[in-house]
Amino acid sequence: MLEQLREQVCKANKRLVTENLVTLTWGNVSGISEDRKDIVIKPSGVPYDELTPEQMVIVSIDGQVIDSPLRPSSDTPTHLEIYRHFPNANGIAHTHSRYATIFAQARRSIRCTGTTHADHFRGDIPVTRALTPHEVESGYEHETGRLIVETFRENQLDPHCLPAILLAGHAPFVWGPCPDRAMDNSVALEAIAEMALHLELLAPNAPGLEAHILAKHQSRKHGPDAYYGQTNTP
Ligand SMILES: O=C(CO)[C@@H](O)[C@H](O)COP(=O)(O)O
Repeated sequence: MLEQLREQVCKANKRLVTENLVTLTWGNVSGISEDRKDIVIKPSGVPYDELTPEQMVIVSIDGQVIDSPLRPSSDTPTHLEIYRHFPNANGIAHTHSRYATIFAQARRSIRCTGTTHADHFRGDIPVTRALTPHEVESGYEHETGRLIVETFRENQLDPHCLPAILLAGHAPFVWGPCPDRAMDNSVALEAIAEMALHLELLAPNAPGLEAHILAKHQSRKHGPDAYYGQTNTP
């Protein structure tokens, strides 16, 4: 079973390049086993074109590396914290995609002003506060994950309907029901971030998407389960 997850995670990491969401090795994707006891994540620093499923690193949910000669991504503690607290997250993608990273480093949330945004994310994409000096000292990656969970809890946000967050001064973390859908959501996030930045120039006072339209779009299925079996009857 973990071999199949290794294949999925390796394939999703390679999508970071084909979807143009990374520079160098500035990104990593992981997936979690069905029993949520282990995750599979990209090895740290390995170029994407060299990645093989066998190189994907297995890490237990309590952070122990299981049987791998390679170091797991430096962001592993952040991935683990999200898996521990967001039960709907079965795949996580961390990128430094240009436009989403611009918003993260500007400490700006991405307002929900359009239907394609709503199709993937119910509401504005939140941005965290910066980590405190104490948090950085006590464990940067661990505290980053805790900060993500804290931001959702304090703002009463639902990680199931809003599978993305911008880390202040850093970049986005995005998740989904599997690694490939986490990548779909990362692609969507980058597209809406690019549109949002241009909208700021064209219409800085553009209204947010109306709540009744937002709800309609959030209720629609999309992704493979939308195209096979169920029909979106008008
Ligand atoms: O966010 C960062 C660095 O700021 C990391 O995501 C690196 O860009 C990739 O680290 P590895 O996954 O190779 O350890």
